[in-house]
Amino acid sequence: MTDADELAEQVRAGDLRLHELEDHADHDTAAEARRKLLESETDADLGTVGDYAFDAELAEPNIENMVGAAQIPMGVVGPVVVSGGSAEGDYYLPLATTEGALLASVNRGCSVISTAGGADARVTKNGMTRAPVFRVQGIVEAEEVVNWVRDHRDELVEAAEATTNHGKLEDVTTYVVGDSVFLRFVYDTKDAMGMNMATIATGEAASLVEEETPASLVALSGNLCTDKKPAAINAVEGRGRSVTADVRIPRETVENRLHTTPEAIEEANTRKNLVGSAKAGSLGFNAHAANTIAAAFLATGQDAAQVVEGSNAITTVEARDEELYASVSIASLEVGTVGGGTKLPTQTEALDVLGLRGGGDPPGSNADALAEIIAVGALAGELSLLAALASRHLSSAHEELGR
Ligand SMILES: CC(C)(COP(=O)([O-])OP(=O)([O-])OC[C@H]1O[C@@H](n2cnc3c(N)ncnc32)[C@H](O)[C@@H]1OP(=O)([O-])[O-])[C@@H](O)C(=O)NCCC(=O)NCCSC(=O)C[C@@](C)(O)CC(=O)[O-]
Ligand SMILES: NC(=O)C1=CN([C@@H]2O[C@H](COP(=O)(O)OP(=O)(O)OC[C@H]3O[C@@H](n4cnc5c(N)ncnc54)[C@H](OP(=O)(O)O)[C@@H]3O)[C@@H](O)[C@H]2O)C=CC1
Repeated sequence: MTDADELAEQVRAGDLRLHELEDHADHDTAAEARRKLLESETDADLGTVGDYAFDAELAEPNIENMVGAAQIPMGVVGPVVVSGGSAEGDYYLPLATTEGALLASVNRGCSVISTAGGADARVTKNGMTRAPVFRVQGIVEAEEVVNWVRDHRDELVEAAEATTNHGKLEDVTTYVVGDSVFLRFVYDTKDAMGMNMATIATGEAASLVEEETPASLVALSGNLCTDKKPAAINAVEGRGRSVTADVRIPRETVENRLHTTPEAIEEANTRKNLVGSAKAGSLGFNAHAANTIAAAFLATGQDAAQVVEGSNAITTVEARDEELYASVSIASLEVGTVGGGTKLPTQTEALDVLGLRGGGDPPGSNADALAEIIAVGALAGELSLLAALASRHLSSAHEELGR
């Protein structure tokens, strides 16, 4: 009997809990024991799930009850020419997905952008948010809390920043609803996506608010942050990086490479991304920015649930005299090059392809560059899909490549 068999048996007998196995064996053996247990209790064969290429211990901060790895195909698009505030040069962008035709499409857009001389990109706003909710007796106490927060900004900064060497508290906005007070803390988290950092820092600041005011903390996240849910506040105010990429493409390139005209792409964008999205009550006035964002997130170790916020993007297109102008503005792109999943082996290698592993010099510049390159990738995807729709190639492309 192997160690893994014995551990699985002890779980079966009720002597050990499934999440305690790392206390009794190395991480790979613990994962193997869980697979054996699952295989014996279901009809599943987990041979492929168990065939992963990194030391399970490396994943300890990222997962509990590990059984193996979900392996998603990774491809690459580009090189695409980016002229950004932090990103500058020709970039290959790694993308992980299971949607056939997606990389072909983004790759086509990248190739068109590069033929046109490249895309410009800029991060226009940066701030990770956490918004605790406090209970008060009523509006009189609520006003007292709001006034205290306004008058004691320096003390809140001191409390919050005591927990981090990198994070900076930039702003606190107050919101009152009856006997609930929300404080929306905004941080510059430099190269970290920053959700742990902002949460830990806000915990300290919230304790100070409780000590000094009648407010009583109900929840450290009061949903006005807003993390991992569709919310207008992120689309309007931004969360993480607000980033825009744009490009001007000569008419000839549109006709030769995208098989349509600037006018047809503009009309598809207006009727679909603007009018259609408005009628649908959508927060995303784009075609499929989430496609490129999700695939880049999976490849580079971002938090996949935050693709929800990433989809808050507006695509604009204008047919000009002899060219097409196109832009994508992503209001809330939550990315980092340190922390979270970015430390895992395949994700680190993907960041190496971009030259963006770890902290930047100055701090924050690597995460800014990643945001700019992803925005250019999203712009490429928008151009290619809008062109495919305008030239009626969408279904044939997916018949050929996606199934
Ligand atoms: C499929 C294409 C690109 C063909 O487009 P094409 O112009 O016929 O292709 P081509 O063979 O002439 O090649 C042009 C370029 O495309 C790229 N390309 C072409 N093929 C490949 C390939 N196999 N692998 C990698 N790259 C490829 C490549 O860059 C190539 O240039 P080259 O490098 O040869 O000089 C085009 O028809 C297309 O982009 N269609 C749109 C497909 C698409 O965007 N799908 C996205 C998913 S749709 C979805 O999920 C969201 C949706 C639709 O529901 C959202 C909504 O509601 O709108
Ligand atoms: N806690 C929560 O509520 C939530 C957590 N998450 C998870 O949070 C994780 C991401 O949190 P995040 O805060 O980004 O990551 P980490 O918790 O890993 O924090 C980032 C770490 O990197 C250090 N660091 C080193 N160099 C830099 C640099 N150049 N810029 C910034 N930080 C640097 C920071 O040090 P120092 O602290 O000294 O500055 C800090 O220790 C993900 O796994 C995500 O899934 C997601 C949503 C909610």
